[in-house]
Amino acid sequence: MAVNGSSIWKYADKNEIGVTCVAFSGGQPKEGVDLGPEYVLKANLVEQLQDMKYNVVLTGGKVQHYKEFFPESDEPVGIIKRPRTVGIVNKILADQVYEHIKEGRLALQIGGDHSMAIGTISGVARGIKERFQQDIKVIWVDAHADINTPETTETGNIHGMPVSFLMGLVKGKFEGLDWIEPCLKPENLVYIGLRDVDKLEKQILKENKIKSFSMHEIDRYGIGQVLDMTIEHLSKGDRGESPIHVSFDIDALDPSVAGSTGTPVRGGLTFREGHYLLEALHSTGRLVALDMVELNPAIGDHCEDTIAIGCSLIRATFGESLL
Ligand SMILES: NC(=[NH2+])NCCC[C@H](N)C(=O)O
Ligand SMILES: [Mn+2]
Ligand SMILES: [Mn+2]
Repeated sequence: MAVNGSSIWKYADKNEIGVTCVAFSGGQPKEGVDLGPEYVLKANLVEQLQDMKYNVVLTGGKVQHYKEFFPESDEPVGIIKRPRTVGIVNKILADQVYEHIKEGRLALQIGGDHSMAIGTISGVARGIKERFQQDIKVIWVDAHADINTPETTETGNIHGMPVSFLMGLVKGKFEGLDWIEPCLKPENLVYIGLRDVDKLEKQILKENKIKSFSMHEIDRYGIGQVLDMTIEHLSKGDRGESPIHVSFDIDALDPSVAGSTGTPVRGGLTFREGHYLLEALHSTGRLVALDMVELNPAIGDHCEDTIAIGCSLIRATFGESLL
């Protein structure tokens, strides 16, 4: 547990964040999402975190493109696009994130498309298992469930499938992605913000009894209660202390708030709902990692707004307070 007296973090040894900039777009077809991390760095995120008294360790000292690891050719398998590229990038990414957790740091990953959660959650889960003998719990904040399997996907885009790979719902070994060890139990996942879930995904959510708060529940209970219920669900049998990884897809927010993203869906979280969620999670001290993904500066006329919101959501997670 935390040795730094002033720090509230239960799972970090120090006020240090390992930041991995994942300039990767292979899990979906739109160009530009690989530019997300570069824009976030240009908006001075590192300086902002340093101002909050964090030591920042940037993976590889720069934005990661992983191009040297891309396979020479990557024909679709059935309708699944770029499985070997997505697979190898995530394998490297898992090792990079694991290294930060092993060093007692908090882990922040900036994307990049959401297929990268395969690597980030695999790496965090491995590190947390090793250091604390605990399973990782995940809060997936998203308009989408990203739990299609290679059998259920309508698009073949792997950014719509990371959860099924992490949960071991994919039958047999899938070429390029066969290194993945299931590390996420259905009872350890909570969704917040859902509003565009494919028909067969709904079936998967039901079959696996996955706790999900769609926009309907947020309307009904308010974000405050939804967060309380989320924490309660993720605290069963562990005295409210187990480690939490947040995977935040910027499209969870309403497109009028953060429009520079590849698969926007109207009716999303407000600016404050998004921030409240992360502020409240910070105050638990249980966070170990945050993914901030699907920022696509090439989409929309005001990408600087979306980038700035990505930065302020990250600061909220790491403890920026309003007073
Ligand atoms: N990470 C995302 N933005 N995912 C969108 C997924 C959309 C759709 N459900 C699909 O499987 O392709
Ligand atoms: Mn999404
Ligand atoms: Mn997503």
